[in-house]
Amino acid sequence: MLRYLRPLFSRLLLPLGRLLAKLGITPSTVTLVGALGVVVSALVFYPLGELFAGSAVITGFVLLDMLDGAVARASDNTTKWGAFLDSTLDRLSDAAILSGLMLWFFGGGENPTLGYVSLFCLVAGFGVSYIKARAEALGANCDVGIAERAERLVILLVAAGLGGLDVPYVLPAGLWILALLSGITVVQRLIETRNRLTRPRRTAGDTGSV
Ligand SMILES: CCCCCCCC/C=C\CCCCCCCC(=O)OC[C@H](COP(=O)(O)O[C@@H]1[C@H](O)[C@H](OP(=O)(O)O)[C@@H](O)[C@H](O)[C@H]1O)OC(=O)CCCCCCC/C=C\CCCCCCCC
Ligand SMILES: Nc1ccn([C@@H]2O[C@H](COP(=O)(O)O)[C@@H](O)[C@H]2O)c(=O)n1
Ligand SMILES: [Mg+2]
Ligand SMILES: [Mg+2]
Repeated sequence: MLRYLRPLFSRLLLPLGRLLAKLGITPSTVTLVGALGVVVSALVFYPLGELFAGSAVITGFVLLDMLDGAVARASDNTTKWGAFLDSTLDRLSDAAILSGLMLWFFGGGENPTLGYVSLFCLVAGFGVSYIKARAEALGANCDVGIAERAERLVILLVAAGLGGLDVPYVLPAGLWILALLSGITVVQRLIETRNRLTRPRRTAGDTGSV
């Protein structure tokens, strides 16, 4: 769903991307700073129960994920290695966010049930991304799913942020919804990949390499 906002964000971020490129900042520097910022802030703020501050700081760093591509495009420096680094660090960032929450729920937050729900979200989120990566490696396009990364992050960060402000029910509801949507997305991507790999006629986006 949020993928439809992507062209708009790309256009809005292009001037900033141009400026950073002019200053000699490389796309991979933006990628690395964003990922490092997310990992450190998630593993510092969340385990301490600072859910609002954590969500606010993480949001700032996670938005750099949209800026690295803008810098790459502005400097005509779009590379396969950059795309690989970006996707790989996305996984580490997502793992850190959900691990930070788990540390809180199994520790001072004293809510092991939500700890296990967070663990499920982490595993299902990895499943969502892995299925797409493996499908693409086999030549099948798998750009589907109700909860792609942007949706998962918005649900998680808003739920944790509002939970940190003591708004009742939002955090557990957000985590359970995230678990459900992530599970549905795994199934959607499995079905899409199966259809694309078993149908004789290839469809748009498929490359056919095995
Ligand atoms: C009360 C508070 C209300 C706050 C309301 C907030 C509403 C927010 C509404 C919109 C803002 C978000 C717009 C996001 C638009 C994103 C567009 C997009 O598609 O971005 C994708 C991009 C990077 O994509 P990549 O191609 O680089 O990454 C791919 C991805 O990793 C794939 O993963 P998969 O989907 O498969 O799991 C990989 O498969 C693929 O390989 C890989 O290339 O950007 C992002 O992914 C990052 C998006 C970040 C969006 C987070 C924004 C956070 C917004 C709100 C949080 C608010 C929290 C506030 C805290 C305080 C709350 C009280
Ligand atoms: N270090 C990087 C990061 C990204 N890219 C290119 O941008 C695309 C992703 O852009 P987003 O803004 O949507 O994250 C990625 O697929 C690469 O083409 C890059 O070259 N180097
Ligand atoms: Mg990016
Ligand atoms: Mg990224």
